[in-house]
Amino acid sequence: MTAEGIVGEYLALKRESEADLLAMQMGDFYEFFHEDAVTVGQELDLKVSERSSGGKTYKMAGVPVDDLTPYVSGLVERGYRVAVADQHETENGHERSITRVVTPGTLLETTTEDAQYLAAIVEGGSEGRTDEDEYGLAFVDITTGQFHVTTVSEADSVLTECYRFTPTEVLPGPDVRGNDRLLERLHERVETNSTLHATAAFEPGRARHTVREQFGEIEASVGLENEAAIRAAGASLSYIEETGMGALAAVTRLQRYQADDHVELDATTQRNLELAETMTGSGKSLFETIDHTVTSAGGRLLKEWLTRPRRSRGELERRQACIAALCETAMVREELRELLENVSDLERLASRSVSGSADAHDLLRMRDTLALLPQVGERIERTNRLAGSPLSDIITRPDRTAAADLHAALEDALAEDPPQTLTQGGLIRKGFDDELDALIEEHEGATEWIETLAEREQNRHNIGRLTVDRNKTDGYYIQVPKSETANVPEEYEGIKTLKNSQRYVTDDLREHERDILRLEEQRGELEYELFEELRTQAAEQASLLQDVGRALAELDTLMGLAVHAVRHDWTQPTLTAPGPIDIETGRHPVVETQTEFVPNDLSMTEDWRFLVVTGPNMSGKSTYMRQTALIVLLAQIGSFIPAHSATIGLVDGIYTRVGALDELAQGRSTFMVEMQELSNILHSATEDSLVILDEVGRGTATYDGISIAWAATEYLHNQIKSKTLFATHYHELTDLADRLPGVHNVHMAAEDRDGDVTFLWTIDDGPADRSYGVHVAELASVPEPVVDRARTVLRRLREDKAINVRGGESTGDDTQQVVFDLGSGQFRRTSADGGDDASLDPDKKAVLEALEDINVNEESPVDLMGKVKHWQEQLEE
Ligand SMILES: Nc1ncnc2c1ncn2[C@@H]1O[C@H](COP(=O)(O)OP(=O)(O)OP(=O)(O)O)[C@@H](O)[C@H]1O
Repeated sequence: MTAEGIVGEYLALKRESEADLLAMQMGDFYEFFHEDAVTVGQELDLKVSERSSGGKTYKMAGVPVDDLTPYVSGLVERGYRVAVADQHETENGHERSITRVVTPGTLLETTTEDAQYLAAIVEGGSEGRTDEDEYGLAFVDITTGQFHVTTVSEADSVLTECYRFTPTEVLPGPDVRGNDRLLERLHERVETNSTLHATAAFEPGRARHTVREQFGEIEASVGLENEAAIRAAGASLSYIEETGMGALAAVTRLQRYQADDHVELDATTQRNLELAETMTGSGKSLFETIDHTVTSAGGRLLKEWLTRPRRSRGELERRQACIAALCETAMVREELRELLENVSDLERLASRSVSGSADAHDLLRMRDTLALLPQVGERIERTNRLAGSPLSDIITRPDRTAAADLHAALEDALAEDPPQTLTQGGLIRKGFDDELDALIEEHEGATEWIETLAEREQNRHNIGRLTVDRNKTDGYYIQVPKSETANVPEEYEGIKTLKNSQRYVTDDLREHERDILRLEEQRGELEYELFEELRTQAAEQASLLQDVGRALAELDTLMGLAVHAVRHDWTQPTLTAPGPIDIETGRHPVVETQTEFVPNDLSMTEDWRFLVVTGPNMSGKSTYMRQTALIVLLAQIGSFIPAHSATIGLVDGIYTRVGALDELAQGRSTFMVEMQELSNILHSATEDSLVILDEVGRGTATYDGISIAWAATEYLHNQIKSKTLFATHYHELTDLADRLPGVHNVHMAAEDRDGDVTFLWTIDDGPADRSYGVHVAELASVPEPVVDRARTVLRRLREDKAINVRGGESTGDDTQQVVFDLGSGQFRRTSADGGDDASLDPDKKAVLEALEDINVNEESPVDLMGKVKHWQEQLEE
């Protein structure tokens, strides 16, 4: 075929594949042409050459056939969908066709240890029902076989769940494709690729059929009855079938979950709390700080726990009991950790077996890991403290007999040191298969004849430096240095003359070579066949392998948490039904590892449910609030916590509103983002939630900011009743503590000695008395004249404000504070003890108070009229 013809074929296949890039096999190479060659060259530093043919030039880049996998993985991990066209021999030569399309969500040969989820998002439940939002979500990781399906009722929850799973590829259902707002927000939050999978795959009947094919009767086996969920599940499975290279069978079970199994952590909160990564990219995330796992599956599970904290007390107490037992058994724990260091990723090995990509080394790793299971079990079982804990359930959960059988099968069959390739033999142990043994014996006999040939010939013909060797072009040959060719016998047939030597073959050598080649081929084929049987046997046990992998991962994660607890003196919190949160000397889990940390207490009850946190800049307000959120979160993954002791009333959600650093970079108004986040919290939080607000309202004009902060506080306190920590520089807000029973002021203490401020990092009751912003400017080495001038301006401003509010005359009463009153939209005076303006007529005050206390919804119209009449009389008096 001409070069032009080849490029034409390439372009046609590329169109057919609908992929971003195409690798087309041409003999021993896979080639990329035109722009694809340029892209691959740039992304993977591959050499791009320019060829010309028929007056046209074209670019091409190629990789050897055996090296394709890492290149495809590299491209797919950069977000490309890569099609592969293989070459097949036919009667008239060869032809090429697309054999697979590798996509970010279905890449098996991933190079990272992280989970790799493909998500399908479907909107709407029953057909034609558009009145109400409902979304079906499916998340599937073919590298581990994990498959989670749920339904949620709001777009925000779609984002929350997507943020938990951070899918690398998303299949928006036909009804979601037009929802630009949702998709836009999704892409803002998660670095993912959207793929338009066939609309038909999302149809209810078709999707139901796909799910049934995979798992049997849906309702009975997986309890999946919601149509949106079935459509998402079916579509994702069909996509994997199309692109996942046979890995579909690794999806052995479907885990249906309810969004309320987990603590609600909206996307912003997951980021703000820096669970798996930090907001700025520097410093340490919570995961990095507490991760002491020794296996990749253990690390993955810890990440999963952190992003999906639980609400079930039973499950959390079970994990706590395991950690407690592991904390007390240091010796065995270290032994176990040493054992686990040799554990391979069984979930991944199961997927590779299922898809047929596992090689002999993969099966050896599988064998060695399975061998560790009884050892791990034995150590747990012989240690009373561990055997009496729920750890014994974890280790008995997988079918240990089946695991031992699979181990024995692998042990019997696999050779100890197999080659990297699967076609050259050397994979299977002697004694496993009679036919193979006979072949091996014959093969060994033939090779031995050749191996000893040189010695025999040297002696026979007295040629001291005669050697026998083999290469690709000449096959086996005898080589004699030119200085000794005089002794070469007649039966030697010369085949090549080199500079200093001569090569020969003999009839005998040819015959043995033929034998060896035949035997090698037969042996290679038979061994490959036997290996495939073994791999199929492993693939059939995918769900067992996943169970064992999961059990070892859980053990690893729990041990990691125990290690951290012991090293950092963490304690087991008492978990209760939603209610008070009491933390004695709590610390920030990340900051405490980086600096000398001053611990702080926290107590929140129904009557003490809203804390307004004030204090100078840099005094530790944010740290205090975040540490509270993180302690509650850690408690809800079942971990011990950085505190002397604590009682945690379990929460249903943790919501935070703190700085919006990265949105700024995306060019959106910070204030708009701030308000969207606030709005989400006010819509989603409940009485059982924990809400952290850091400086809400700061992004706009002061009075607007104060008004919003004030109104949000009232709403959270009165309507939602969540436990809330609110840090603010608006000292006006501290006045709310006097008006709302659940609101209390606390502040970060600082000592001011003649203008020299020292932060104490301790939390005290009551509001802070002043802001130390100018001091922080001084700390940051702002030039002295600016700092001095700022002090003067600040003093003047304070005075001016006081004068304005006082209507130009000083009352000379220092016990009065000036606060902003949202009711009137004006500043007003209060006495420092928090009472309202003392000058207000007591009768009027009584009317105002009665008016404030009244709940219009609970009073009958007649009673209301009576009360209004009574107030009028009171005011007239
Ligand atoms: N309890 C503590 N013990 C020791 N160091 C602390 C403590 N709390 C905070 N810090 C340190 O103080 C620094 C400032 O804390 P943080 O950011 O929480 O202050 P802030 O009051 O929220 O500041 P701003 O009002 O400017 O946002 C942190 O970098 C942290 O290292």
